[in-house]
Amino acid sequence: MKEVKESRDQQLTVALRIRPISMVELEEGATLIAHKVDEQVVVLMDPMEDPEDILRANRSREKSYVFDVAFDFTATQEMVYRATTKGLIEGVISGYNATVFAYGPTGCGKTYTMLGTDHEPGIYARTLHDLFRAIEETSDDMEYEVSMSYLEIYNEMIRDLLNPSLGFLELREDAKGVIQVAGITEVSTINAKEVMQLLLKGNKQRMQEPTAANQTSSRSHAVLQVTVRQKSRIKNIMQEVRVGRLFMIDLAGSERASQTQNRGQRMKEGAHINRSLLALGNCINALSDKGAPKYVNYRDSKLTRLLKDSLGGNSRTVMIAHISPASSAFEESRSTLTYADRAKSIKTTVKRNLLNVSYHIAQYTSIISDLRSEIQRLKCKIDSQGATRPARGESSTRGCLCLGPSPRLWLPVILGQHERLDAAGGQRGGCRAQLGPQRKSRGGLRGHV
Ligand SMILES: Nc1ncnc2c1ncn2[C@@H]1O[C@H](COP(=O)(O)OP(=O)(O)OP(=O)(O)O)[C@@H](O)[C@H]1O
Repeated sequence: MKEVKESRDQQLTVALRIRPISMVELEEGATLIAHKVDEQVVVLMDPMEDPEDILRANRSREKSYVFDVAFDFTATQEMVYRATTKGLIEGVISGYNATVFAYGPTGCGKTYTMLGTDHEPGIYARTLHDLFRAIEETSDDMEYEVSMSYLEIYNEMIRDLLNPSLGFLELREDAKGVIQVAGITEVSTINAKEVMQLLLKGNKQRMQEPTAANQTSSRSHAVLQVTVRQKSRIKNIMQEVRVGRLFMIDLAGSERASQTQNRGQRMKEGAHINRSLLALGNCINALSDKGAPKYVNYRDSKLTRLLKDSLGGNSRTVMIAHISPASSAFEESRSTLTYADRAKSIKTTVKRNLLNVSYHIAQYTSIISDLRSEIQRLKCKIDSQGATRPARGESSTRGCLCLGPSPRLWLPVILGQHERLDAAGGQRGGCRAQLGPQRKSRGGLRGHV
């Protein structure tokens, strides 16, 4: 197996979403201080600044930030998905890695963006739906295998959300430097609905507790990984396999203990969540530093080790930062906007993951068996399209060649107006095909697969 490399630098895409102001914030007398000015610009006003203060009269009370795309309370889930994630799908099914992660303080809409609700599904459901549709659309030429895993990092420990009884799992780095979770459950899936069911089941296992800032606060970082393997249906002794990995991550909220009034276990969780997020912030700082290349300490937390490729390696990465528009959230909003702004200058190096698999002679039997299944699949497709199959011994302008043992497999061939193909035999152990004289004289038959 050989890995083929072709790489390209790519800037992190950073989106900013301002959620609607909540009833609680309004009841507490908060005012709106975060506004989307245009498709890319967001303005944050400092609620503490006094417009009457003559010493600061000429200073602006507001700071503006430019992102790749900005959303406010008017944005629908579909708009957010289209502008941030939809464009990654084509790459993932053809061997590129991609990451989408939701970042921001607690209660600002990360889970809403990623998971959404039954009526307003989020990025997970929309991405999976389009991913399987893209696979379906190209499945005449390409063969796919899709698998998924779903984990959470809770108190700096990794739990398998598809099989929590496995206990805590460890991170390992393979020979190529790719971070793997040892022993994680990888489920092969065939459609978006199945993945969503597994995801919802896994989500029920996720650590979630009410805090003062959010009734259903996610206390852990949740990571959904979907792996797509693509290979051509045309068999060859050298087979190219493209492996694309898509990470979709709902981070736990960054929070101040005072705001969430956390004590005991919640306080400890907060410390661990903040340790991971602090490490993430440090990595973002180091990676976005335009000066001399800095050492990037991914090893400081499980989250940053897992996100190593997504942040500074081989991945097309989108960060969706979230803030509240309320004046009471000013400090959190300002620090989120600062990190998101820095993250814009992070560059990743994107390359297609190609594996060249050369087959050993002993594997030919399995290739032949694959080919037979493929012929069977095509036959079913032709049948379902209403194509008429010739009876045995009949001639046809569109003939079928019978191959192999029962159940008989039919390989459609393109024949000229007067060309004849008689499919003879069909007995166990192989059946013989007899070609009409004109066909033979042309030196062979063209299989149309
Ligand atoms: N864009 C939005 N439109 C409507 N409601 C929203 C939006 N964003 C967030 N909300 C609502 O705000 C509340 C908090 O959102 P959510 O749970 O997604 O926050 P979070 O950032 O994931 O918080 P935590 O980090 O604590 O898990 C939820 O009730 C959610 O439905």
